[in-house]
Amino acid sequence: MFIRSQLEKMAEKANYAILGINLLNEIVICNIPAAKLLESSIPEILGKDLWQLMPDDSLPQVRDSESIQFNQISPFGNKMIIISRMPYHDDQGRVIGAVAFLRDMTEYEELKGKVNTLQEIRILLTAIINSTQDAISVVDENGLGILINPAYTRLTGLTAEDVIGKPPTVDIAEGESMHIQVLRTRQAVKGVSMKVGPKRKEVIVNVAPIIVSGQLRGTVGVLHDISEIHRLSEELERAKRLIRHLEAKYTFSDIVGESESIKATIEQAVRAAVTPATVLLRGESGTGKELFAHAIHRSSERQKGQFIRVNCAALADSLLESELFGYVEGAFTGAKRGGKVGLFEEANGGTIFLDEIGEISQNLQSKLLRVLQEREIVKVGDNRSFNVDVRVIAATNANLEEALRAGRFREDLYYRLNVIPIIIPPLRQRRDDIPLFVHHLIGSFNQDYGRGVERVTDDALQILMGYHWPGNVRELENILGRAIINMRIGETVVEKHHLPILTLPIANDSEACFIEPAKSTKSMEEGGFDGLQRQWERALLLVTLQRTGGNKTKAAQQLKMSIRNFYYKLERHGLN
Ligand SMILES: Nc1ncnc2c1ncn2[C@@H]1O[C@H](COP(=O)(O)OP(=O)(O)OP(=O)(O)O)[C@@H](O)[C@H]1O
Repeated sequence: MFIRSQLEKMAEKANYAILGINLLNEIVICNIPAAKLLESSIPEILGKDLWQLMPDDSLPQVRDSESIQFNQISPFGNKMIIISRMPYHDDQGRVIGAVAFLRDMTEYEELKGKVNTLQEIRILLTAIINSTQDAISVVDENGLGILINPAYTRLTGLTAEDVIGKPPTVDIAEGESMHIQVLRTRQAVKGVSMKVGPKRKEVIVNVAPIIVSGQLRGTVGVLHDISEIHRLSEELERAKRLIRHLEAKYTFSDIVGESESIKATIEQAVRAAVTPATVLLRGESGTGKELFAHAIHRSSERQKGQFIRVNCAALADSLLESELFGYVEGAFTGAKRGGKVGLFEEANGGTIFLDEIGEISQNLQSKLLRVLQEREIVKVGDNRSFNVDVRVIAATNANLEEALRAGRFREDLYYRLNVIPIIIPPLRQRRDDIPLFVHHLIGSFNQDYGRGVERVTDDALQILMGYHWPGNVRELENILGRAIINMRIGETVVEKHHLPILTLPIANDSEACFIEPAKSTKSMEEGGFDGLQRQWERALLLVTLQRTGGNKTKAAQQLKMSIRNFYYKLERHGLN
C-alpha cells in the first residue's frame, strides 16, 4: 500500500503519462497526462486490464521482472503510443506490479524529422565550410579545437589530428591566440595579423564568439592568407615602377622645332644626357622643360632605371620632405607602419626630376645639398644615412639669381644644381616653329578626337604667329585643341573665328599681354556671363604669369592667393 501511494504521488506530479498496473494486469493508477494521451478519462481507464486492452501474445506477464518497451495503438483513441513498462518491486525484491510510461509515437516522428533536418543542415554546413577558400578553425568553450576545414590545412599545413582536441595555441607561430581572447572577452576581433603553422604563413585573423541561447559555446576563426596579398602588392609596385619608367616617354625625336634657338638647346641637352652631371632646365612655364627632362633620361645610361618626377611647389614642405627622403616607422603621428621609402631611394639607379626647384624651403635646400654633395640621404626621423645613386635634373621658371640675392636660395645649392644649365627659349622667341607645331598638333588632335582637320587658314596662322604666347607651347596646344573641338564635324580647316580672341602686344616682349575676351557680341552670346568670367580669369592668370616671368609663387602672391589655389586655377584653365 505504501508503495502504491508513493506511485500515486509520483504520477500526480509528473507531466508525462504514467500508469500503475497490479499483478492482475489491472490499471490501478492513471494520471492526467496518461488519460489525455489515451484520449479517455481516468475513471474510464482505471480497473481496465491492460492486457485485454492491448493484447499482444508475446508480452510477458507483469510478474516477469523484465523491463519492456512496445508500441501499441491506443485502445481509446487511434494514436500509436510507445509503452515502456518496468516492474515494481517490494522491499524483498518481489514483483508487486508495474509502472508504465506512455509516449506519443507522433512525437518521435516529429523528433525524427527534426533530427533529419539537422543532419541535412549539418551536411550543408560542412559542404560550405569545406568548399570555402578561407581557412576556418572552431574551438569549444574550453578553447579546444573542434573543427577545421581543408583550406585551413592547406594554409597552415596542420591536419585535424594536429588540431582537434588541442589547445588553440597549437597553430600559432607568432602572435597571441585570438580564440582565447574572444573566449575571455566574448567580443569579436577583426583584422589581427599573425603567423601560423610550421610554414609561418602570414595571415589576417577574424574571430567571433559562438553564442547559443545566450551561452558561449566556443569561437570561430577565419584566417586570410596575406602572403598572397603581399605578392600581389609587390607585383603592383613593380607595375607602378614600370609605369613610372614608361612615364619618361619622350625622347629627343619628340621635341618639335627647327628654329636655330631650339636646335641649339636640343644639341646642348643631347651632350648633357651622356654625362652623369646634374642638369638645371630653365625656361618659362610651358616651354617643354619636362619634355627635355624625359629626353635626357631616355638618352642617358640610366634609361633602364626609374624616372621620377616631383613637383616641388605642389606639396607642403613637410610632406615633400617625407616624399623625397622617406621616413622611418614612428617618425611622426600618422607615419605608416614600417616607414616609407622616399622617392630618392625609389629612383636609385635612375633619374629624379625636381620640377619647380626654386620653390623648396631652406630646410629642404640643405637636405638636397647633402644628396648632391655626398650622394646620401637621411630618412625623416632617422639619424643614419645611406647612399643613393640618382641623377638629378632640376627645373625652374623662377629667377634663381634674384632668389640668391634675396637670400631665399642657398648659393652652394645653386652651384651644385647649375652644373649644366639649359635654357629653353620661350615660344615667342622661336615664332618660326609655330607652323611646325600647328601641323604637329593637328595630327595628334585628329588622332585623339577622331577628326580629319587638315590645316589652318593663313589668317588664323597669322594670328597664332603674332600672339605673345605667355603660356608657351602648352598654351598653343590648348588654344588649338579648343579650336578643333569647336569646329563642326566635317569642317577641315581651322579658321580665324574658331580661335579665341587674342589681342597681342606684338611690339615688345617685356610688355604685358592683354587678352580681351568677347569683343564681339557673338562670343558674348556663346559664353554668357560665366564664359566671359572664365576668359577673364584665364587672361588674368596669363598676364600675371607674364609679369612675373613665369614665376608662379610670385604670380600667386601678386594675386593674393595661395600657391595651391593658383595651381588649381592654372590646371582648371589648362595652363599647368
Ligand atoms: N618642343 C616641343 N615639342 C613638342 N611638344 C612640346 C615642346 N615643348 C613643349 N611641348 C609640349 O607642351 C606641353 C608643356 O610642356 P612641359 O610640361 O614640358 O613644359 P614645362 O616647361 O615643364 O612647364 P612647367 O614649367 O609649367 O612645368 C607638353 O604637352 C609638351 O609636350
